[in-house]
Amino acid sequence: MGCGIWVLHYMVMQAHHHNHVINYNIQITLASLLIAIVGCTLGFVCFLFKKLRRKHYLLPALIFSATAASMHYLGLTAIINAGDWYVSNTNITLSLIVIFTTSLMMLRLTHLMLVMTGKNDSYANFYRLGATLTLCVGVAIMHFLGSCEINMGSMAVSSAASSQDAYIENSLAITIIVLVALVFMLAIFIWFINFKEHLSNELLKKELIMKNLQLKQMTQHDSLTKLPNRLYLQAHLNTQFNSQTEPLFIMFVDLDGFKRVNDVWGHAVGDELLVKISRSLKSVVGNEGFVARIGGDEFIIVISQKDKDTVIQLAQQLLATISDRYELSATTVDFLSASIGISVYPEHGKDVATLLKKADVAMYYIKDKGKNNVTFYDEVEMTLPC
Ligand SMILES: Nc1nc2c(ncn2[C@@H]2O[C@H](COP(=O)(O)OP(=O)(O)OP(=O)(O)O)[C@@H](O)[C@H]2O)c(=O)[nH]1
Repeated sequence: MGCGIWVLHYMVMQAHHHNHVINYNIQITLASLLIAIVGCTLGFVCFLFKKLRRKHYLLPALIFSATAASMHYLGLTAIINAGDWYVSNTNITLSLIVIFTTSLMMLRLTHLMLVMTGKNDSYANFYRLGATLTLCVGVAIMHFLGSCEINMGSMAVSSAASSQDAYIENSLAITIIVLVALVFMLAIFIWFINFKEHLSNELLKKELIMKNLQLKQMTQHDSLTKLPNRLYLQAHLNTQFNSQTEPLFIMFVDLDGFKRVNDVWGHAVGDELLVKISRSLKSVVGNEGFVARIGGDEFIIVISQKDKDTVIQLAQQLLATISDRYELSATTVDFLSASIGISVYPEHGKDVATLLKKADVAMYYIKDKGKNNVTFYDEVEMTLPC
């Protein structure tokens, strides 16, 4: 950055006095370059060391403006053939105010750029450009204010001096060109590395998000039917409990006679049937409830409902659907039924384990009583031994 400001200063100098050949004392010029590098490094170390708090812009801004001003005014004394020159106190003061204000603005924009990097890279780039432009404009204005009264016209150049000056000027021009080229090459190189790193980071980030989503899907869903699994069900019920205002009905659905399908036609056909049944259950429940598969031929359906009769109707509808004919690749299944046990939150319990256990007890009661039916836990409870 120090090199950049320095180069900018000398380019502006040449542009400002484009109709004169300006020769510089090389030692003073290099001293101004050293000041630019050391000052900018110090300024940034101070800025970053202070952990980016707004009140801490003051010291780095002072360092930056002092650096730019010393570089500028030292640069003026380096002009060999400047003739009579004079800069008024008003202009010096104004130039100092300008460079201090623009340094503050540049630091604020750099701060914003650092805050936005990684969060929103387009904004970060916008602030980065803003900080660079602000500083360039500041240096340029300071230069014009601080050198507008230099009278290059009154230069008295002897021929002997002019050949030596020409030599100095050439060496200086080459130095400047090499430095400019180096600064630009370095800037482009750093930008390229950053851009590549940014691109690969973005790709990695997207890949990571996708993999996380896939992983979440895999850990929370049943791979065969794609229905939520026991883990997802537990999380779902826990969130439901926190926001529940009306009773939650937990239906434990276990297929009757499913083993026969596996035994007679094989597991692949059994899988096909499980997928079809899962779709049927989902289509009956629709958006009214939540369907999960927690094991082999066991499903849990969660319904939020005030009215018990509506739940019984839904359970009957489920039984009818499960008893449908299933056209499978190897056979047709028309002997399936299901046993359904229901527990109610908060009546039968306030935690997932208790409610699932009670729905399971009710479901087994139906199995014992001949299957293909539905009952609530409280109806079973009375028959249980004390
Ligand atoms: N095809 C297939 N079968 C499974 C899967 N998971 C478990 N099973 C089988 O499902 C059957 C479930 O057993 P049960 O519930 O006792 O069988 P059932 O014939 O329905 O018995 P009841 O419930 O008493 O009517 C077992 O044979 C398991 O091997 C699976 O993912 N795919």
